[in-house]
Amino acid sequence: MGSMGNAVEKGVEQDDLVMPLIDFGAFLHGDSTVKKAVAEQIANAFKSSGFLYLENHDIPQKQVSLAFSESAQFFERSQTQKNELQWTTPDSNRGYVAWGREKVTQSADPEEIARLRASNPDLKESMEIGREGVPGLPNQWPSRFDEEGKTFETDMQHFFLTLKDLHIQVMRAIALGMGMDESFFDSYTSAGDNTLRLLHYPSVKKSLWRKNPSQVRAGEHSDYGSITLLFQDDIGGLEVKSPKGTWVRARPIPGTIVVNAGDLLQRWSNDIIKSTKHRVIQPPPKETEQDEDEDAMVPARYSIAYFCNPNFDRFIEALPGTWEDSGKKYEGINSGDYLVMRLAATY
Ligand SMILES: O=C(O)CCC(=O)C(=O)O
Ligand SMILES: [Fe+2]
Repeated sequence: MGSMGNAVEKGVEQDDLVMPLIDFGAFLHGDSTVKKAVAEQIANAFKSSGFLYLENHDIPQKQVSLAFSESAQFFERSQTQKNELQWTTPDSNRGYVAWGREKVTQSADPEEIARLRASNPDLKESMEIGREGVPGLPNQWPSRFDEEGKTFETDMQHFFLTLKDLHIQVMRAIALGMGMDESFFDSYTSAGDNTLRLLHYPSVKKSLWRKNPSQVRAGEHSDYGSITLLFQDDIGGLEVKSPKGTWVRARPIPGTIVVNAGDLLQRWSNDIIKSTKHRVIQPPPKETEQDEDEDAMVPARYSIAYFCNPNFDRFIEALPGTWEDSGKKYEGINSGDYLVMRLAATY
């Protein structure tokens, strides 16, 4: 398809990994023919690389910039304050996560995870925000400290709901693109059992990587849920694993959102959709860079990930059209149980 070739050209293509740049405006506002064509582009990207870039997604740049600046302000708070807001349990999955606490990994072996955590902690801190109003699982808002914290709470709640809507729309596109009824996922996306994660990768010495070449900002992993909506700043460092086993840079493209499939969507689709491994390393070197300087620093990087999940009370079984010929590869599983199981193995 002509427009698909164009999408690939403007996205990223390397080592058999294709992350197309897709004009989501054409899905949101186009007529039914255009809509269907875009939905198919999206479904195809999910089936091949599991990664794509969305442009014209209707989220105002102002709102995104505000979220980034308030995120940066949040991480500037004292460690004491941040620790008061700390993440407690997988069931809650809300609050502040300090450096080295989480080691995202595919391993489910607690001893191995403990070893990894001790040797190569991720160089990052994060703030996890869940759905508001869940009894017994309050978000950890800095509104308890000051006015700035109150503004943070209001704006992040708003951003959460904006992204909840985009999740609904992207799932509609996937449904349509896979030949299902466009509204198929609506009863799975209505609750918004999602997590908004603000990420800060602090500025660190470049020499860290000379001393330990396997140091990472975020270790190799796949995401757990249905899809992830990821905003990155202009620093770079996100990499996606190609079918050849090489790492391909998912360079920042201004104004776009990186969208990728998670493990539960792969399972739900009987492995037709791909949940692809990715990681964050140091940004690409600038041409003018002097590498010899012992004190040279890698700049801080900020990103915002919105992890989407099917409503936690829904049962997830192979999607229609994905198993009739080959059989079901997986048992059905409750969405909320699946996520808590994965989080419990990680923290
Ligand atoms: O910071 C990024 O660009 C990616 C973060 C990520 O993959 C994650 O938190 O799951
Ligand atoms: Fe991720």
